[in-house]
Order: sequence, then structure tokens, then C-alpha cells
Amino acid sequence: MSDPRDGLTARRGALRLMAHVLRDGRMLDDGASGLEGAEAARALRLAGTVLRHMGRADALLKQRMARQPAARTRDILRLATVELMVLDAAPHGVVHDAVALTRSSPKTAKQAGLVNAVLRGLADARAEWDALPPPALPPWLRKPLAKAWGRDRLEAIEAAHLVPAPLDLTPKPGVTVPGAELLPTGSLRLPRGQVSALPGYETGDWWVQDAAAAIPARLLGDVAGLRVLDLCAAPGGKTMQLAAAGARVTALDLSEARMRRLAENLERTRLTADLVTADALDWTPEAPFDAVLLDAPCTATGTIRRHPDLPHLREARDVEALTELQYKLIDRALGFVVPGGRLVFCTCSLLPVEGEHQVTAALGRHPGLVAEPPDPAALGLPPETGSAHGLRLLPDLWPERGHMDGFYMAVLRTRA
Ligand SMILES: C[S@@+](CC[C@H](N)C(=O)[O-])C[C@H]1O[C@@H](n2cnc3c(N)ncnc32)[C@H](O)[C@@H]1O
Repeated sequence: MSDPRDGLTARRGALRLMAHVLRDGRMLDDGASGLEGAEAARALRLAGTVLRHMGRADALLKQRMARQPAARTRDILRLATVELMVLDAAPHGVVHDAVALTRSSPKTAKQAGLVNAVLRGLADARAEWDALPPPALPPWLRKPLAKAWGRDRLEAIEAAHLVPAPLDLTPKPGVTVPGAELLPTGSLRLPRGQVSALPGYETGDWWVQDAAAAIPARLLGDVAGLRVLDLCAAPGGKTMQLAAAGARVTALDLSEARMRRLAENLERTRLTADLVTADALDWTPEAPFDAVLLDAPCTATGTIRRHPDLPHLREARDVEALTELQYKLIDRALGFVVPGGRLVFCTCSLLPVEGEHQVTAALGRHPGLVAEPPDPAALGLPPETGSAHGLRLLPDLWPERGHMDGFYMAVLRTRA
């Protein structure tokens, strides 16, 4: 039988993670729940579920309180509400632990009675919960997405964000993993689980990479023997793909910490690349490359299903700074390509200003630059993902398979 304290431990860890995101403005993945192993995973899952459903939890709780309680008490109530309404947890344990957590801090102890009363009042709130509008993205993101993709598609994207992402692996050529589904795009898909326990982890036969994120490197086709620059490379998912496909790769990134992770990833997978830690806007290569892959920094809004913290952390003003950096990086990257060579530009964003618009603008700025139309069928993707200039992936794709991240990517060929 499981220890009844287990629930309390994971719930306390989830509260730490929620505070880390909601009050410290930091990313969920960087947060320390203070736990390890299965308890840490449970705390992360609880915090992520709260962040996905927080709008509805707040709407339900608002009806039941005259005033906002202390921030921590509010989080305790949000967690309990989501456990009751979304995760169908046993009410007795949820209410008991919520009250215990409220009592455990002098700052909130006085609100234990309120927490008990509010949560007991949720016993008959199921119909009210079901009648609430489904979780929606924040207005700064909803508005441009509705304009770009239409309201129906936006709602399908929002629904896809509620489905926890499966585990996707990119295998080295010829590698299979028992029990994994081979996706039409070549990735392997498994239910979520402990990565390091899977066969092939120690021997570096594969690496974790969303199916959508694995497409940009594949746009370059056969890269064996080519000199390829992976610009904005860390933690190295695309570097590993290019190196495994036989390219002579230079991997560059600004972040020392992320470059350390890239080096560890190359070591585990026994792959090699020349590593450069530098700002791409200042750095100049000794000789131009046959191809450059630019996975530019962006809002990462295509990864919300795996990062439910993002809508709580980003805001409209981030978009402007990022699009400015993206266009500078594109122009810089084009200068690193041999005449007649290729630049793959991609971002894991849902916003056309970080994808389609960047490519149209680059074509306008650089006479002689052409966009090569992609062939979705050859990549194992639905035909509607392709356009004259690039490939657009949105998270509502592949509903029967468990969806994929949002991405935009294009192949630009320089004048010969
Ligand atoms: C989307 S992530 C790259 C993910 C990586 N390509 C992969 O597949 O694993 C964007 C990266 O851009 C890097 N970056 C941001 N600004 C940069 C700059 N001016 N020069 C070089 N790298 C930069 C960030 O450190 C971050 O690692």
C-alpha cells in the first residue's frame, strides 16, 4: 500500500514549482520541487496540469470567495480544484492535504478554515465546472493566432495543448526501440516514461526530440560529407541529427550552460561536431558552409503542450524583441553560406511573424535568394502543411497519433 504521506510530498513539490513559475517568472523545467524520482515526476505533472487548467480553476474559486486569499493559499486551492475536477483524485485525500499544507506555514495557517470550506463546497460543483469555457490561451497570443489560423483551428490548437505530449525519440540510422511506434516522419514515439530506463540510452542510440523538431534537419536531405553550420544549436537535437547523417558539423550557441549540455549529448551519442560558444551576431567563420541550419530563438509557443508554463511567462512585448533578433540572425546566417548553398530557417513558434513573415521579408531583402518549396509527402507529413515558401506544423496535426509541436521551417537557397 502506498504511504499516505506520498501525496502530501508531491503536492508540496507542486506548490513550489507553481510559485517558481507564477511568482518568480521562471520556467517550470528549471524549477526545483525539492524531490527526486517518481515524486519529482508527480509534482511536475501536478504543477503542469494546474498551469493548463488554471483559468477554469480560478473562475470556479472566484464564485466562492469574497476576497483573494494569500498567494500560496490561492495556489493550494488551485491545485486541489484541478486535482478534483481534472484528475478525479479522491476528495478526502485532496481536502485533507490542502488543509494540512495551508496549516503548515505561519503565513497561511489562519486560512485553513477557508480552504476546508471552499473545497468541501466543490463537492457538487461538477456541472458548474463542465459548463465553464475550455482553457484558452492568453489574449496576446489568441488574437494573432485567431487572425492567422481562424477561430476553429485556434480552438483545435488549444484542445491539443491539453493533451500531454508523448515521448518522441530520434533514432540513429537503423535503430529501433521495442514498443515504440515508428512515425511516418521517421521519429519513434512512446508513452511518456523514464527516459534513462529505455534500452539504447546508455549506448546513445537515440535522443529525445519532438517529431516536429526533427523535420528541419531532414529538409537538407543527404548531408553526408557536407560542411554544415548549426547556428543556435544547443542543446543539440539538430546537431546530433546532422552528425549522425554524416555531415561535418560546426555547432554554435551563445549560452555556455546550454553548450555544456550539447557536449554531454554528443558524448552520450558518440557523435562529433566542432563546438563554438559565441554570439552569432559577432562571430565570423573562417570559410563559408555548404548549408546553415538556423533554429532561431523564438517565443517557443509551438511547444506549449510540453511547456504549459509558457503562456504564463511570455507576453506580447517579447515577440517584438524576438522577431528583431530573428531577422538579424537570418541576414547574418545568409552571409555564412557558400554561393548557391542553403539556409534552413526554423522556429518552434505558432506565430507567422516568427515564421512565414520572416521568410517573406528575407526574400524581399535579398535579391537572388529563393525559397525551395518543401515536399510534405516525402517527409511523411500531410499535404496541407506545405506552401510555396515553407512548411507549417501546428499542434492540432496528427490527433490520432498524439499530436506534434508547432513549427515553421523553410529552405532558402542563395544566388550561385
Ligand atoms: C530554439 S533554441 C535551439 C535548439 C537547438 N537547435 C536544438 O535543436 O536542440 C535557440 C538557441 O538560440 C541560442 N541563441 C540565442 N541568441 C543567440 C545568438 N545571438 N547567438 C547564438 N545563439 C543564440 C539560445 O542560447 C538557444 O540555445
